[in-house]
Amino acid sequence: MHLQRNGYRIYDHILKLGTGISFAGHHRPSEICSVISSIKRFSTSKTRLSSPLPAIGTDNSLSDAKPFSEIPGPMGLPYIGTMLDYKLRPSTYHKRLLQLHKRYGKIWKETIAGNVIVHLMDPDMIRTVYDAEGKIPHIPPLQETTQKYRKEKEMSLGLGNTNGEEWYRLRSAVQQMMMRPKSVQDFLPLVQEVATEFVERMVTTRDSHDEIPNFNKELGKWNLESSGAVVFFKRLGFLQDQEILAEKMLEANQQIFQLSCDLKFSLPLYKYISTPKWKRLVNAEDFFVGTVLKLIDETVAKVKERIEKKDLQADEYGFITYLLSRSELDDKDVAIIALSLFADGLSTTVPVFIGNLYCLAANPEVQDKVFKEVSKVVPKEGPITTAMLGKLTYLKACVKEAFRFFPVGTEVSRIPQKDFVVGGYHIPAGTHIELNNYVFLRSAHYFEEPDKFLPERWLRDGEGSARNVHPYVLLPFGHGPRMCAGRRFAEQDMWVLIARLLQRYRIEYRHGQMEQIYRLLLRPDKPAQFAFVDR
Ligand code: HEM
Repeated sequence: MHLQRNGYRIYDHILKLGTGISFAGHHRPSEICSVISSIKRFSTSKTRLSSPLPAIGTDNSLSDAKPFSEIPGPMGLPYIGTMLDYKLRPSTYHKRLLQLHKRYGKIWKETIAGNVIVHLMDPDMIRTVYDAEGKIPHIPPLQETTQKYRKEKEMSLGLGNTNGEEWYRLRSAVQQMMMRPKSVQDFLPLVQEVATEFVERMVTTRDSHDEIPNFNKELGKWNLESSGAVVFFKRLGFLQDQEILAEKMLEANQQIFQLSCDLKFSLPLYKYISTPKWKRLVNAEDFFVGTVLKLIDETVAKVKERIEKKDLQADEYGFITYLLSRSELDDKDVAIIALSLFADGLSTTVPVFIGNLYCLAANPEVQDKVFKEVSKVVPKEGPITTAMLGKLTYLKACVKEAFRFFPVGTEVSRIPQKDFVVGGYHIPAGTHIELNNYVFLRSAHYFEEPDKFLPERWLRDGEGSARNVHPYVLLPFGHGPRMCAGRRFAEQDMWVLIARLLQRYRIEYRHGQMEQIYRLLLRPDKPAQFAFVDR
């Protein structure tokens, strides 16, 4: 069944897997455009990426700038530089950033195993970098181990691990489908069906304290089932009879992250020889990627067959059909984009969602306000519509405010392609720069009452300080042409599930204060042991 076009052989490299996933019922998002019209529409329209912002903020000319070598920062040891700082305390990387911000200020640099990294800790400097990045910003790979794995398996590298024209080709092809709110809203019926089922299922999984054992895993299953419905246009059964497979995938995903984190903060031997950790990582990737590619192969084959037979309905397989309609994407690209939408939420949307639940539980008066808004807008029975989501302004402000307390990462990276000046220093082209928004998020300098959870600060007509917040302080999804490609999907997923949860339960957390630890990305430091009390 798997694809052969363009010499596509990824699956041959991967373990042969028998996933045993069944075709559950069919789901029909009412508004997905027909295959034929979508192929026409999308292949004739030129996708536009957001154009660069007007150039502002370059704070000096190159000739007046202080030399790069004068940027302050910790000295570190010969060759390994500051690597030991990370190696010894990898889970508190974010706290270290705060300390170094205090010590060195808004711009400083360090060397880790020969790589110089410049850290920017000022929103105006961050703006300068974004303004200068042009329409094809370069970044270091989002995850080096993933990039290496994909190269070895001759896979497409995917958006976050590629640069230049190759990145632009991929990004242009998915921009409309992934970033245009209307396109993402087409999948709302699928997303809300899974959310509703998940909330119902919680009634049976709760213990006598109204808590759900292993709720982290439960959320992982929800996330895979929800994105799976979008990508494969079928229910995977991860909340029903295919739970075991879902759990194996979650374990593999966790292993991949843990091992990638260990490898990132070690001497990069794995790049040259197959170390034991690298082998374990490859095994975990083989299992995860192999399982997903099999599903993708089956879905693509099915869509092609239905197109050939001319019996594909207008509202079926919207995501895959769209990708197949883009002539600039080959089958390897289609596979990697589908893999990304299916799996990326596990390490991003899920921990952020846990953070959101914690913020609601820790601030009952806010939870009450969100509940009242949801009750006014969304009926308990029947579907959630786009129009309803549009009215949940307080809920959305709440999700935004939760990013101050539970961001998914500490920084966004860029590699400028031209020399430029920031903070008065000359930055040569090709320098690895990190834009560390993390250090502002709880700063009294940028937020009134920074330690208070105040969604009101983001409401335009509220009494909070929304209009006074620097626009480059809170950018949880990054900014500019490389902004998170999954943003609209992630937001929709979270809004819908919060609404459905609050309709049914009051959320409590009885296990102390939840904070974050670092594992390449940030994640909650405690289990998501929430109590869901019937309303
Ligand atoms: C709450 C959840 C999420 C957060 C906070 C988040 C955050 C981010 C951030 C900060 C970036 C870097 C942006 C930049 O460099 O300017 C990024 C990139 C990216 N994200 Fe997400 N993300 C989330 C969920 C997702 C999901 C569900 C997907 C699945 C499609 C996804 C796919 C991507 C991709 C493909 C990139 C690379 C984009 C490119 O380089 O063109 N993200 N994300």
